[in-house]
Amino acid sequence: MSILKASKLGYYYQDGDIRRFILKNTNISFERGRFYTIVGQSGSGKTTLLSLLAGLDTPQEGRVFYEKKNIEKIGYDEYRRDYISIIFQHYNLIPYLTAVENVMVPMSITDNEIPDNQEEVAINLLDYIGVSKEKSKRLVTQLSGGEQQRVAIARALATNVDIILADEPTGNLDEEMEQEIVEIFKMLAHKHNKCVIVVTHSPEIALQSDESYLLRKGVLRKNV
Ligand SMILES: Nc1ncnc2c1ncn2[C@@H]1O[C@H](COP(=O)(O)OP(=O)(O)OP(=O)(O)O)[C@@H](O)[C@H]1O
Repeated sequence: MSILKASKLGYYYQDGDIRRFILKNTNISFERGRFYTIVGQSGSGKTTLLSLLAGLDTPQEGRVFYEKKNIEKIGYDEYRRDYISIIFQHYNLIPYLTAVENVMVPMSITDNEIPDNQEEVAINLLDYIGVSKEKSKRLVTQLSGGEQQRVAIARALATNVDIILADEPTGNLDEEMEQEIVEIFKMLAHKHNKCVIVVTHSPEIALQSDESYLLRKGVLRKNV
């Protein structure tokens, strides 16, 4: 059964009397336990689609459903806080906090059930994703790009959500680091039953996903 579904999504901006569509009549559905990629040239609408799936923006046409519930009805703030996690190209970590503290931030604001020993949970999550105990106590600015992205992934897991959305998560990393991050996404989907949706320029990453979609001038189709 699909966990996330976009139905007839349309997104445009007004240019005088003309509607310039960035996304046209977009239908797509996602399941738990699968790793998806959305590829397309620069300006094709990938980030726009991800923003709509993440409830960061509202479509002018169509709807996004989380398990058949319209996310507008859930409430965008609640949806973003308790139902999904987002990973960005530039990590978006809080620079004056340590890795552990960064992972604990969403735990402190979610309504989802989190164990009392939050620090221990955060340290274990980081360790699982490949940030050692010693490094987890450092300010995130004292970690490498690959390590910072691992912290962002651990943070995305901190609220126990089923959906992980990522926008060019390896855009800042070298090839080796990119592959390590891709392996984590595969593991989250296949071992932990997460629904992982990644926007990327990379055909190599697309090839490794379970399902890939191509956006061209706002039109989405299966990438074969
Ligand atoms: N409010 C707006 N007004 C005008 N143009 C917009 C607006 N919002 C987005 N766009 C344009 O819509 C297009 C799609 O943007 P989007 O960021 O979704 O593309 P993308 O595929 O993610 O690109 P990239 O890979 O470069 O990040 C771009 O050409 C962008 O400049």
